[in-house]
Amino acid sequence: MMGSTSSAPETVSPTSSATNNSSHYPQSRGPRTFEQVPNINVSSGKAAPTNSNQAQSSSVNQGASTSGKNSQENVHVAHNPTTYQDGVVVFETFHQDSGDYPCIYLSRKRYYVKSSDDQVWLPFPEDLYSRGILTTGEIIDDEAFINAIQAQLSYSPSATESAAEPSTNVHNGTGGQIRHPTKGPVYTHLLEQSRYVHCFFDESSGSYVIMPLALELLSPDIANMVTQIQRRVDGWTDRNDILAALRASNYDVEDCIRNKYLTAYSPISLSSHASAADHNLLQAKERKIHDLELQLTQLRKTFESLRADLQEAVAQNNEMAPMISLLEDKNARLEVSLRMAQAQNKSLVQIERPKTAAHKGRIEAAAVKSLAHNASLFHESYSKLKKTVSSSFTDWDNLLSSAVAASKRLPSMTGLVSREEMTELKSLYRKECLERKLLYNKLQELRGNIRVYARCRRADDVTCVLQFPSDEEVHVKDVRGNMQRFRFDKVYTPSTTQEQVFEDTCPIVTSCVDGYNVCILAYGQTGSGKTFTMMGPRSNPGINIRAIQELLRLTDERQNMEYTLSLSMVEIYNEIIQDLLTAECNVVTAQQVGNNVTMQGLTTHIVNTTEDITELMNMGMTNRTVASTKMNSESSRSHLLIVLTVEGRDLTTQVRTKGTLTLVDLAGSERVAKSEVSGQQLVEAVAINRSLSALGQVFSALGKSALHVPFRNSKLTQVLQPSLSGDAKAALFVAVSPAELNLSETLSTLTFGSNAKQIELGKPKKNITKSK
Ligand SMILES: Nc1ncnc2c1ncn2[C@@H]1O[C@H](COP(=O)(O)OP(=O)(O)OP(=O)(O)O)[C@@H](O)[C@H]1O
Repeated sequence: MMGSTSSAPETVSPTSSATNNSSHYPQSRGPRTFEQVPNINVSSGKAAPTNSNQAQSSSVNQGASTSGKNSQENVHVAHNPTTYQDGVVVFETFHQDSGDYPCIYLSRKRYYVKSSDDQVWLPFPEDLYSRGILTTGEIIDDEAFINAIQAQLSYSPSATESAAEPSTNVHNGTGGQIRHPTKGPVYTHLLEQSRYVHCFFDESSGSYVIMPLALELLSPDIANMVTQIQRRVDGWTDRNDILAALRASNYDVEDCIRNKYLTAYSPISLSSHASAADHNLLQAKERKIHDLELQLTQLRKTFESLRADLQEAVAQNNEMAPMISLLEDKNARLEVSLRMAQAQNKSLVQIERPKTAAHKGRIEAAAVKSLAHNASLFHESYSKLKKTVSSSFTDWDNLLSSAVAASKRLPSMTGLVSREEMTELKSLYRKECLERKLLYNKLQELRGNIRVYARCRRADDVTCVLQFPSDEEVHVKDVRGNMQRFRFDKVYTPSTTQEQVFEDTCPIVTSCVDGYNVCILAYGQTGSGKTFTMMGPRSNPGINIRAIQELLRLTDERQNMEYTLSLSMVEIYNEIIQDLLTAECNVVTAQQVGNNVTMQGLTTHIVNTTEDITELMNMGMTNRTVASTKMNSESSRSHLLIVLTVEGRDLTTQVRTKGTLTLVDLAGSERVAKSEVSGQQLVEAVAINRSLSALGQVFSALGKSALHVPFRNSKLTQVLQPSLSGDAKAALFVAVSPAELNLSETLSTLTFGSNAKQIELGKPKKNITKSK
């Protein structure tokens, strides 16, 4: 059933804390961190306050715990309200016949939200206690969390009325007061969404509004930061420019200066929308850096090994020095021995007088022989010594010369990478890392954004006035001849096929199998191709059929899961919701239960095969035509919603998931003035205009992260609330015509899409529960 999902959000808002249905409550939840401190936002909290029946069935408990979390819902009698000690914040719900109010008890005071439309926290009136009962939700004693809640209560205008003096600098310098040029003194606050957003509280709209640069510079804290950066970065004088950079750095002065340095002194800009050429250039540079780094590592290795060799040679030389002197010493001693032997020989010749000439000849021969032997021994030893010494010197010389040659070679090799080039490459590398980080963060942020695709329909008989410079851009000249440029997540030209369109949407669509709420909308003027994109002809189906077929295939494929798919189909015509899967097109009422919307009396049909879907869709489309004929209207003047609910159960873990896929073919968006209609057609056109403008206001409020999102301004937005609130994934197709005749509608449609692209829905959440 559309919008009846009661999910368990990861971040807890005051309303959700007090009212989670225990059967859908996650089994384990991590500790609450400061980042999870909720904005006190009645309408954006996902879980609905429990109705009085649920509250009545809870157990009565007067003595609620006052520390830590209490996931049990306790009921206490309202005219004797429980009080709590200081240092805790208690989320409660006040149940009475006319509806439920979310309440907060903090510092011995109780606040409540009377109307979720105006989001104002009011002091709880004494006389109200006797008219209902209070149930206690979570009790938190985390100091940072309590301070954040206190700060937000301080900013609630009615809550501040009862406070003595409004604080001018709350939340460690993140809030303050400035004098708005037209609105007078306004309170400002640095709201933390996925990053800090500096806002002021606009009493006329009752919401926080993002501050323009000029206004933000009036805040003394911000002005101080800007002056600090101005002083530290030479030549950076444009204060608006500095503030813009400061915002991009999430108000981190050091980060801002670092990013400025990198962008100003680096040849490549840090644009997160780098073109394909920039991307290729970056990749080529990255490869070059990688190669050069490898070369450098190799060179360092060679140098280190040569240096080691050189050190070894020097050490060997030092070791050899004593050996050489030893050998020289030995040599000297041998020479002395030789000389002594020669003298001895001489004296022997003189002493041993030969008796005969033959005797003299023998003595002389023996002496010569001994001398010759000694001399040859000496020569042998001398030449050995010489060889050793000279080979040592040769080794040492070789080592030395190779070390010298290597050290000569080194500068020529490192010259491959000049010092400047190296510095540039290093800075490029660092910047590239930073850019990758920025892109990654961007991607993370984008995950929570609504995806917007533009599609230009095919029309062979007209000249296309749109230009498609890339698959993310579309350019079109306005009536004054000025080129208007629009950027989307993807732009589809007239030649794009239905398969290609579905390819990009498929991952979002299929995530509903994992428990996400997914919504796909088609917006554009009549005849621009919305129905072609969503439903498509039988022979060439669009997203609706392809998506449901894909979901059937996926659910069939998962062996360990048991899935049930059910389908509903409604149309909203002149603010009346009709069930297209009943023969009489029964009127259905949208009922607000807290922050959820359910459609009372809507039929849902289980689907198992493609044939089931085709049959139901045909039935719905036939009923739509019959209904529109009865009312004498055209079916294209109503909004068509197909809601597919996918409920899964893991057969092993018993974890249950529930996701919904809402496929919306909106009525034509052309303006009343242009269509020049009257009578019933005028009533239709006014209803369409009203609901589409309500959709635009919802997008705009979501884009500004306003505390109040006006979902209740039309049936369409009311029914779509669960699909566009915090935990959903959404894609918007803006359909345009290529013809010059439709230029102004085309521009207005593309602008609508551009505005929707600013929206952050927050990180999508799965709807998972565990069976007992
Ligand atoms: N991309 C396309 N390729 C071929 N034909 C297309 C394409 N887009 C639309 N058409 C054709 O243009 C005509 C009008 O398209 P379609 O009915 O989808 O417009 P629409 O925006 O849904 O209009 P309405 O608001 O009246 O329902 C149809 O005949 C459709 O088949």
